Amino acid sequence: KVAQEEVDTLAHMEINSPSFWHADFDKFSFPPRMIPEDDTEMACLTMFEDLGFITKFRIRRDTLARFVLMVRRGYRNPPYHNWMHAFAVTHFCYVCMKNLKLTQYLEDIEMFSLFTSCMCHDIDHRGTNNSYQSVSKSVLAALYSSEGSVLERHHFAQSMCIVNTDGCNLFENLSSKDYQQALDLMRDIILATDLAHHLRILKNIETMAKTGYDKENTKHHKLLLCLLMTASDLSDQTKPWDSTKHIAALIYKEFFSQGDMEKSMGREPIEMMDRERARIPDLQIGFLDHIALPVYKVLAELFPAANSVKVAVEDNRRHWDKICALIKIRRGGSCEQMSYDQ
Ligand SMILES: COc1ccc(Cl)c(-c2nnc3c(C)nc4ccc(C(=O)NCC(C)C)cc4n23)c1
Ligand SMILES: [Mg+2]
Ligand SMILES: [Zn+2]
Repeated sequence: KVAQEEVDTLAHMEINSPSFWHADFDKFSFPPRMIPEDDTEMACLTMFEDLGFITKFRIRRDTLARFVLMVRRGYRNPPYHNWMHAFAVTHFCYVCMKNLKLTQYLEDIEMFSLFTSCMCHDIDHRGTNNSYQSVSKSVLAALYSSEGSVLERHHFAQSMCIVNTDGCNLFENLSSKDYQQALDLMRDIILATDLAHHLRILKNIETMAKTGYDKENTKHHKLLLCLLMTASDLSDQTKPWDSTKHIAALIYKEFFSQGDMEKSMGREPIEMMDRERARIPDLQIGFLDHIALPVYKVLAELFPAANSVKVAVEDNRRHWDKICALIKIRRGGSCEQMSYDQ
């Protein structure tokens, strides 16, 4: 599915250093979505190289090129859950590895699997959520609905298809023990991207942060990998307001399309997917309070160097509050649709 000359170009080009992209490329403040989409494969090579994975795991350059090209092609183009989302998620994970001294918490194989999982975690996403798979009786529901996390099982299955494609096996030079561990880790990490799973383990993560991380405890390794995956998956919320506002527009474009499709099937969509009923500022405040903020709060408890990220999310929440207050003043009512150019 990828042309040989594309592989050759990517495989033979000199890998750019992080500063080639931007002086702050490996900082939490850098917005990865400013990298032009056509340069993202090269930026992925930069991250693989800068994290030392190419040497440590003896990754062949042509294999790495083919893998990155195949993963990018594995994504469709819905408003939000597309390749640029995966790239932004991968970049946040890279920045965590560069700034949070994760080598003192995790094994090399765990970090390599986490980084690769970030790239693959939403492969072939259709812009609809898990419940829509069942409602629409999709093939994915037929395959996976008995186990739950339907989409996430598909993202993992698609990732394994790529790993098993000739010339794309990123793990080909690993020992058979590390090879098996890498695939098992990718499965656990990609399945952990189901928000329902995250909500189930959040208490355990918060307890771990309270009692202190124990590097000898394998359960702590697993909980930390899931936290870092979710923190990366939601990392658009850690960027400046202009970006966050734009991301919300993309997310609700995707949600409202699903709501429209549910209506055309004679079903009533949930409020957050119903363009007639959704009040975006209220919904975003709810999402930040109940989902995003607890993630970055516990991340900052475990890693004081991540405090700036938690502050950025709190800033974004304040922006949504301001918009709600403005709407109340102008409309004398609740938060309704309006253009928020604050
Ligand atoms: C980590 O996995 C996912 C999967 C899908 C999505 Cl869209 C997101 C995601 N990424 N950014 C956002 C933002 C800014 N707002 C959101 C508002 C609501 C929901 C949502 O799914 N609510 C229902 C649930 C809590 C039962 C997700 C939102 N979201 C993350
Ligand atoms: Mg997902
Ligand atoms: Zn995602």
